[in-house]
Amino acid sequence: MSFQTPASVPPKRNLLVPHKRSLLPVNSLHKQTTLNPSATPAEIQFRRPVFSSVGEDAEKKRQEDDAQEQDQTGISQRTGGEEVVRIEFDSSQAPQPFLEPDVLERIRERQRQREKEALQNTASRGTTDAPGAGLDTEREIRRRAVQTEYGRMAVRGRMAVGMIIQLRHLYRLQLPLTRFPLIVAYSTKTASKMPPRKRKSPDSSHTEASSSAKRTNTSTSNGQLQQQNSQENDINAPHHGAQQAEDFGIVLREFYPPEMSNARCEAYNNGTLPRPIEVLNRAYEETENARKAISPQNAVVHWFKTDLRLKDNRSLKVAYETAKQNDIPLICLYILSPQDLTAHLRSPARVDFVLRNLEGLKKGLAELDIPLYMETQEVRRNVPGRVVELCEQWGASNLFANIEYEVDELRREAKLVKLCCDKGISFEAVHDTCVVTPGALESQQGRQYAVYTPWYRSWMTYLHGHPKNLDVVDAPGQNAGKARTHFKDLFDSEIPDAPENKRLGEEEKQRFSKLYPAGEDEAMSRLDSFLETKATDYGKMRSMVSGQHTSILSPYFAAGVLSARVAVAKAKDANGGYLDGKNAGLASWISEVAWRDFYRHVLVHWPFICMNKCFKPEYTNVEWEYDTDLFNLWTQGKTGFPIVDAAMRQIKHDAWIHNRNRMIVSSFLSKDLMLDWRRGERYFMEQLIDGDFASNHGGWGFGSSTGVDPQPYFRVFNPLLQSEKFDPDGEFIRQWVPELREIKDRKAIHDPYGRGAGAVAQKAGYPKPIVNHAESRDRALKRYKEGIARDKP
Ligand SMILES: Cc1cc2nc3c(=O)[nH]c(=O)nc-3n(C[C@H](O)[C@H](O)[C@H](O)COP(=O)(O)OP(=O)(O)OC[C@H]3O[C@@H](n4cnc5c(N)ncnc54)[C@H](O)[C@@H]3O)c2cc1C
Repeated sequence: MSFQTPASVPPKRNLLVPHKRSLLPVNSLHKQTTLNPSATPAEIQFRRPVFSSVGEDAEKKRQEDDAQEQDQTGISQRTGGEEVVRIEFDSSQAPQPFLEPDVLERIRERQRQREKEALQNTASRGTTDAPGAGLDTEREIRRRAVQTEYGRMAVRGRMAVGMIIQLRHLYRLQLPLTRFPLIVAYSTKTASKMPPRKRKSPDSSHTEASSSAKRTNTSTSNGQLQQQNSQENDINAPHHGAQQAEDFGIVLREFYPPEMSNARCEAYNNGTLPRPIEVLNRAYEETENARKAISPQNAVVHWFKTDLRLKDNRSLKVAYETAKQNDIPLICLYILSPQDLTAHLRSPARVDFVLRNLEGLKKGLAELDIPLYMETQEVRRNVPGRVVELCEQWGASNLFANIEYEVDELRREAKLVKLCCDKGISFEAVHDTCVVTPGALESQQGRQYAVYTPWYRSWMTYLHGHPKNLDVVDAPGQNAGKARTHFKDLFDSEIPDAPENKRLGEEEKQRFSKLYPAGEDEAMSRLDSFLETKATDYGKMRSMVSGQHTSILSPYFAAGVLSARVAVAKAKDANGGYLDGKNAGLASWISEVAWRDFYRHVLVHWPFICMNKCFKPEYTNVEWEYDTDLFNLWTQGKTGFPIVDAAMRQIKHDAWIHNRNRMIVSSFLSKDLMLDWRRGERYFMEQLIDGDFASNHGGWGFGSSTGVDPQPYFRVFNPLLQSEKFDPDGEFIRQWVPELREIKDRKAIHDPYGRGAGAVAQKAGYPKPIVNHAESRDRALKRYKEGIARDKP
């Protein structure tokens, strides 16, 4: 493995040029102690990935991939024939994605092309702000056309011509000519009576579940529907279901606009609206020269967000090296914004976990003479301004942070780049959280993958080709400069209090501290112990819900206490240097950690999923139920489906549940109860200690069949079969549903009322099933089918 040494080393201040290939002044950094001193220092590339539009081809590709039905937990295993890649560490490595120049150039070229096309589209439509701007796909044009009389005539004309062509074909096949006039008459009649697309009224046959939903579902007249349709072509108008989404607590209007139309999602896909990552890239491009001209002053700042660790923290490492090079102190910063916590649905358990980790972080940094300054900023809009203010106060002209890929965060960072630049501060956002940086992988057609299996193959190939991506950077060393003298007060900074709406009770605090002790050392020892004792059986056991067969490292990944790189690198080591193949359990675990990357890649490319839409926007047209009583039964674990109830009770108690159970309960909410799955998505975020937008949304997309991976809507989880398969003895159910503990029969426990244990269950106060699974399934299939068809021309 060899790495190019830069042909020419740029001047020292060229340390951080983010969006063009640029170089760290490697010479000055080589003196670091390296874990592998023999490793050749690599060329450092700062690059921000550029994304290409996907459009309709992706849909086609997705449908093709749908053929390979894939269980989210069951990726196909490839074995043998893999090159063994040795991990090399070099602490002088820049914390950046490592992309081949030709890949980079290809991506850039597509970006230029895309921008050109977007510009042309805009010019031909007048202004992007005009209603309907961006609706240039054939489908949208056809949809609009049928709204006018001329359009309808044209469509009917086309249908008639199509029919004649088909009939000519039939004629050639020697179908009896007598049928010809009949068919023409039928088709003409049908075409002339073609009704406007209609939203079906609630299914009256399913009275049990939909009674109160009927009260909330608005009935719509044809006129209203036409208005809805034209509204939905307007990228600035809300979706027709926006009010319901707001009333049901899905869209938090305190912070966000009403749910957007599906056309607006399409505008992100076709480049009419820029993706937030593109906005950030542009901010970097526009400020490049100005930032380059900035030289370090009195201090360097690293801003901690969801990267609460010292080891393998790329932004922290560059910040430290910059400070050290210039012999000035490094200051660390953490800002808690209660508004952000509410807007981003952070659970009290996760807030508490973050605060506990800050304690350890503060201590660890202080041992290195690095202060960690922490404060609370109530209003989230003020955070960027406050960061700039603090940098000015400290005389810091270099600010670093790892990139968070959620929409609000990318937009905030884009704003901050400019804000900083205006004040003579260079702000550098670093790719860190993924093993492979979003945007680095693309299909042969140059598109972002929407299906896990081909994406995973590409992820694996990429890592084989770029083993340095698994290089782990070490923790910072002793602080340079005189931090203890110049910034003495900052060492006394207190851990912020949890805001009132995120505060835990004393018993809960103790419970979570026991279940998930804070700190990098804890994360590392959990990882080591899992790799030593459980990982080799992971492939076979990972879906079993009783006992512990998974790592339970998700809280540590979510808060950034453990880096995914470290986890994968260590698992690879444990697997004798293999990333895939060899031990099926270890390879399978690596592939699960890859899911985390996958969902982040998806988020960056389809940012509207972070705005209360789903990957397949047409699925927001499905007629959901908005029944609060049903929703509450689900959250309380009182649905009468033992496996569902056990899982929902565990989530309340542990703020964590097993992946299999997450799939079961999400499918149950969206398909058996037909409740709008986004409310479940929110509930999970507000409960889970590992609540992480990309993974949670991805999981819910899978459970409700509205997401990226092919889990077709007609594959409905049967809670009873799932229960029997993954909790065969009912141990998990007995643990969490005390009412059923007396049922010793391993069959009856899964369905007490249906298998002869009803009397015991009833006596103990366990409810009967609130829905009939077979009926619910039929209703779901019908609703999904109708909803998806609604948008079709
Ligand atoms: C409806 C639903 C909601 C989910 N919400 C979240 C969430 O908010 N936060 C979260 O981290 N995970 C979420 N997941 C994914 C998965 O359930 C958890 O990551 C996993 O259960 C965590 O347990 P573990 O650490 O023991 O995982 P292990 O099985 O030990 O896996 C190791 C790590 O790989 C990653 N991982 C494993 N499976 C997945 C997956 N399917 N998707 C993404 N990453 C995965 C996680 O980081 C996990 O810690 C969700 C899944 C579903 C179906």
